[in-house]
Amino acid sequence: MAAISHSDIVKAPKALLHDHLDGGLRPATILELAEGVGHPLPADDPEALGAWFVAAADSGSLERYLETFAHTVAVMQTEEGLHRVAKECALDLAADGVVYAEVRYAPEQHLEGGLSLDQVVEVVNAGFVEGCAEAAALGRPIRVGVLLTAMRHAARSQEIAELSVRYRDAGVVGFDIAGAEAGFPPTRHLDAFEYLQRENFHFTIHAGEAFGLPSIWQAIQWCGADRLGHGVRLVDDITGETVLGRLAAYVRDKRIPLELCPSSNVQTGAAASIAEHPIGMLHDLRFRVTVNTDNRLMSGTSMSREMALLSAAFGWGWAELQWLTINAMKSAFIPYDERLAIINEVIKPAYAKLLG
Ligand SMILES: O=c1[nH]cnc2c1ncn2[C@H]1C[C@H](O)[C@@H](CO)O1
Ligand SMILES: [Zn+2]
Repeated sequence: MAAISHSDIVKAPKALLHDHLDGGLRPATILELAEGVGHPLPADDPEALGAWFVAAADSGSLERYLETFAHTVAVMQTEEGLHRVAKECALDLAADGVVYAEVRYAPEQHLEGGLSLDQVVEVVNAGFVEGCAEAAALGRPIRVGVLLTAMRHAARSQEIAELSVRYRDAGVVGFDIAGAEAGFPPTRHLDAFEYLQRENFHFTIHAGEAFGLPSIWQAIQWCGADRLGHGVRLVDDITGETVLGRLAAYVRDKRIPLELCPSSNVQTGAAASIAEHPIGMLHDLRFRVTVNTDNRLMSGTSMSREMALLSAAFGWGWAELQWLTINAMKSAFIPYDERLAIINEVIKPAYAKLLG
């Protein structure tokens, strides 16, 4: 079957579970905000700056990939910067046809301008509310839920977990840990995860991206993660593309969602290419696979672009794209009835037309 074009995919509804707020800024916005706060940048026009991010992130190492965030986090230290970035994020995702998105960021990285953790959360939420309202007025309705991330090398996860629960009825739908994986196992943050479980709250954990099975095993079996951020190295527990080890079988049997991010994985060296990305095998084995952007700026990508790349690489048509979209929506952290409403009232009717 011929690959589905990017422009057709833009028109189809999509659900996105793994997108970093500080990894999705518009280059033009970074330039304007950086000028306001006197932050020096490696390029001085939007096109060159966008290309710089992609090239610098194309490093083959998660640690070096993460260094590029210094330039986005630097312009997200004021209420003005945070509000604008969140608002534009909602607008950009909506323009790409995303109808449901969970966007994450680490509040602890946005305190250098004197804001408190609560102020950061409130201004980001306000930016999302405004962006969603504007998108709806443009005929592109989108729902955005926030995930608060704690940095795994730091020691603020309990505080961020409590912050997440405090704002659970005001836009925050889940919690996450991110940052360099090797040397920083999820169990360092066990107290935070146990607290969240006692609060009946939801969380995902970046695991199995730059480190392998022990990280995934800890995330699931020690920490109780609802989903796996990436989880791509789960393939280390699959032999000959068919035989599942105990951990891989557990993840598949329990329908634990994998937040796969193809372009990001190629950049950090977790996958050799899109065509060789384990998503093909994981799809064939019927894992609960979802497709995500991770960092739209650093990968020069969008949800539609990721899906178009997969359609071209694996010959996936509308049936597979619908499957991926419904998998994501089923795995979202908003209440079940609200997930079902988006599946039945938005996603299925649109794909029924596309499937003909
Ligand atoms: O793919 C990733 N793996 C681990 N950490 C990541 C990834 N993408 C972004 N981050 C980090 C850098 C950001 O500053 C932080 C919060 O969004 O999360
Ligand atoms: Zn990520």
